Parts: sequence; C-alpha cells; structure tokens
Amino acid sequence: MAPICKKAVVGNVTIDVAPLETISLELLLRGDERERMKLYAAAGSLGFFYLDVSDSEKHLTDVERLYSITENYFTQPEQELLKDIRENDEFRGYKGGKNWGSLEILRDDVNFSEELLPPIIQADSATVESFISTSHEIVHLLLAQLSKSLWPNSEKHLQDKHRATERNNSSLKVYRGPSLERRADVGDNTHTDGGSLTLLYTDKWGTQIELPWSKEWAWVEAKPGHAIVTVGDTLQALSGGRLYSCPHRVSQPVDGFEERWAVTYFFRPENNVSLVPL
Ligand SMILES: O=C(O)CCC(=O)C(=O)O
Ligand SMILES: [Fe+2]
Repeated sequence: MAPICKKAVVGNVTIDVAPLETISLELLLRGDERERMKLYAAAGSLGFFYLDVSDSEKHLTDVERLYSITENYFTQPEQELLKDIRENDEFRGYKGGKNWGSLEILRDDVNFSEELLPPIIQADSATVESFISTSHEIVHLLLAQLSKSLWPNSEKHLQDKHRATERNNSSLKVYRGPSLERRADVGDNTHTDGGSLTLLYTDKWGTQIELPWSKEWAWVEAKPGHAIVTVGDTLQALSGGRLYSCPHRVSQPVDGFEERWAVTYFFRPENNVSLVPL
C-alpha cells in the first residue's frame, strides 16, 4: 500500500510532506544488516531518503560553516559573482540571477589546487576540503552497502565504476534560493540527478519529489542532523533499474522572499562510464 503523506502548514498553505525513510549512518558503519536492507529498500522505492549523520559532529560543523560561506559568497557584489562564470562548463563555476544562484567546485580541482576556489572562499579551503572528503567517504559507504544488496553472491561492485584512481566530476555545489516575492515566478526545474548519489543539506522547505505511486508532488522536510540523499540516473542504470532515480524540483511553498541556502555533494562516477546494467 502507498504510504500516506503527513501534512504541514507553511504560512497559509497546507502541504504534503514526502514520507522519506531515515537510515542511520552509525548503524551502517557498524555493519548492521537490517539497516543495510532498509537502505536498499529506500534507494529502490522512492530513491530519496534521510541519512542520520547526527553523530558526525565535525561534518555538521563543516555544513554549518558552509551555510555562512555560501551566504557570504552570494551576497558579494554581482560583478564578483560574474567573474566565476565558466562558459560552456556544465560542472564548474557560478550560475545565477536575481536572488538565486549556484556555485560548483569540482573535487578533483580542489585536490589539485586551492587557487581554483573563488577568492572569498580561499581562507575557508580547509572546511571545503574536509566537507568534500567526509562526504566522499559517506557516499562510498552507501555505494558498498548498496552493491552488497544488489549482488550478494557475485563479483559485481558499483565501486568498480567509482575507482579512486580515475578522474570524475564529483563536486561540492552550494545554492541560494529560490526565494522570490511570488512563488509563481519560480521556473519549472523538474529533473533527475545524473550522477550516482547526492547528499543535500538545507534548513528550509524547497525540495519537492514526484511520488512514484501517484505522480503527485510532495515536499521534503529539512531535518537538522540529516542529509537528504538522492539516487541518481547512474545508479539506476548500473543496477538495471533496481535503484530508482526520482524526478524532483526546487520551489518555495509560499509567496515571500526568504533566503534559502543549500549545500550539496554530487557524487558522480568515473568519466565516460556507460549507463548500462553492470
Ligand atoms: O536545492 C535543492 O533542494 C535541490 C537541488 C537539486 O535538486 C539539484 O541541484 O540537483
Ligand atoms: Fe537534483
């Protein structure tokens, strides 16, 4: 039976809240088999779930720090932001407009050179690197656990398409918005994530997912101490459809300007991986 959505009241509207499972990072780290099965079920049904990272204090401190780094970055004069545009580069640099924007920093670039960070972020390179490296460990743990559930008695591993020796486009991406006077002005941005797994941290409503059983939209609640994890197209393809890449979009539940910051880690496979079952 399809799960029932809880309701929440935001301003003067009542919204449906997406029924996401919560998976404990701590239990996965301890090798808990039931938690591994819960992870597999969540990744194969909604393809969106919470990861409870509340025991990872350093990581959560990095996330908090990144919210202020993000705010400082986007409240610079526009001419500074425009310097970070990387034309024709899908994965790097600043993209944006009035009251919204994103900045993407590739993990391989930061490993290579700190000077590739925008000047206002260079003093915080230790936070950036620490967030990226912990996020990378977390997603690799999820990948290994999902592989074990997908192919319990075989030599196949999702990790074989995510080798440390190969270049890939994994990145830190931070966001401003959407935060507009009129909710109706937020453009449709429905998409699935192309990569393998996304970790999202935010403290406000914004993310909406399309429930696979009803095709209705439901809002993902922001929960302190939890990452919102998304399964991307790559894992859906490599798993032969047993993992689900769920359509989602970003909006705002009500009219009215309210700043929203989000910090994400996009975990992507080795460059040139074919999107076919392993
Ligand atoms: O900001 C968000 O809530 C999600 C952003 C997102 O879905 C994406 O960039 O792929
Ligand atoms: Fe997305």
